[in-house]
Amino acid sequence: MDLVKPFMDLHVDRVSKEIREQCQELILSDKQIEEIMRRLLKEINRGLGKATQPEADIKCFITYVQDLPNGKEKGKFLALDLGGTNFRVLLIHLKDENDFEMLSKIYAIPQSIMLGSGTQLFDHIAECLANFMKEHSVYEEKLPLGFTFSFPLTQLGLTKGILARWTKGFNCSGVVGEDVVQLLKDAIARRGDVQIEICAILNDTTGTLMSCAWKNHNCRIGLIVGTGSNACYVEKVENCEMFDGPKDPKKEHVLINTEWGAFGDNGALDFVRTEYDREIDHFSINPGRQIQEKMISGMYMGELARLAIVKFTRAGLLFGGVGSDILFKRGQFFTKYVSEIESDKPGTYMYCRDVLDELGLEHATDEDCANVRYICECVSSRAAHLVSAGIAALINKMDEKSVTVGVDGSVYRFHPKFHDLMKAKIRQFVKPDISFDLMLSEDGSGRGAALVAAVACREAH
Ligand SMILES: Nc1ncnc2c1ncn2[C@@H]1O[C@H](COP(=O)(O)OP(=O)(O)OP(=O)(O)O)[C@@H](O)[C@H]1O
Repeated sequence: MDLVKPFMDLHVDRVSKEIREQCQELILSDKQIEEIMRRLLKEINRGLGKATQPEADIKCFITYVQDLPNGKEKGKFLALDLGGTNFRVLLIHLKDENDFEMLSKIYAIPQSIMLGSGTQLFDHIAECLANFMKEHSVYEEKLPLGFTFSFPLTQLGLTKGILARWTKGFNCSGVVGEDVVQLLKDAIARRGDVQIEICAILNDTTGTLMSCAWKNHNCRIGLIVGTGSNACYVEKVENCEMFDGPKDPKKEHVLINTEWGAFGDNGALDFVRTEYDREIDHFSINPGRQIQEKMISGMYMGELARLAIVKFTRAGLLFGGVGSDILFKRGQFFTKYVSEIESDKPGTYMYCRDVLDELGLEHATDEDCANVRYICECVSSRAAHLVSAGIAALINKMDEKSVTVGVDGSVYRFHPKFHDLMKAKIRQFVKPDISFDLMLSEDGSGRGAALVAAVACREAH
């Protein structure tokens, strides 16, 4: 209970005793967080080891990114960003140190393509890319391209990545087990109208880390709390048994894409999962998979809150026992509602009432509002604390004196307390002699992709 109290003191008295008691299972004790850190570290080490990686929850994919930007990268680059809610094409011009220009366009990926064939998906991507190049008059140029592809990839080099599995609502046939860079090249070749040099494929966590490292040379961790949950960090090559191919003795480090969203797939988080977590998983398109992500990320947070609200409504503890059609419908309590409800000044319920009105719950009392807010706080604090457990474990593992964590994703960006909750909880669990900072990434997946491509070009030439 002590963990979430600082943000609740002004309205928590209004929360009903029953709801407080029943929400207790959503609050992680410090002891549980310590245990989560221990299990997570064990899984990370298993992911790094050759013999243990196949069974490890956390795969720790080698990204082959070994050079961080020095701020002096220059030139024009294209970037593609596929990984969640939107697909974007970007044209990035890196100029002088800390100076860049960026043009981008968002394209929708219709549900039919998200669940269609791989050929349809990559033809769609190639078409958007060609249209974008035409619109921005770079149709005739052969520009280097960085492809941010934020799904679990087994990388065999900077430009070869085999899709391990789909996540976050995608399920295109014929892509798992294939080299995604080759599928993109094939789609571009089928069109035959544009020329591209694909220099790197990366995850948005890598992009976030690179983008922050461009400005802040202490950046050693990239974190995403958006549609999904993931982190990457700088590891010693000597610890990476899965590193394939020749090693350059001058390069002692490599970025690891942990894909920690899959933590818990073998049961490691069962000791803190609740009935809401199990229900979310049961009705998802990937049951049994991405267990940690389902407890944290934007794709699920609103639904977690909704399930608790529905349970308490049915039990007569909320809204006088009277719900609404929208409330009882899956997916109708958006994660942004959690941010909005928690943005009210304690003791006031303006945003909360707006949300409840949208849900058809105009009959809510102030007590209902306080209870709904409390439920949201429990769900979002648990998410922030689970992420903090992971970040503290990584910081302690790297054991450097000062570390910046680059963070991106709408949950971190827009939730009013996520940053503060994380800062406090990480401080509690990081070794006392280590200092750390959380830095909001400015467009990691765009500029980061250009930077990985730029650094790769610099090395290749
Ligand atoms: N105001 C908000 N507060 C909290 N969460 C939000 C808010 N707005 C959107 N979200 C959630 O953020 C998620 C989208 O995250 P983001 O915008 O970072 O996109 P993304 O790039 O698709 O994510 P990822 O990087 O994980 O692939 C959605 O699940 C959405 O519910």
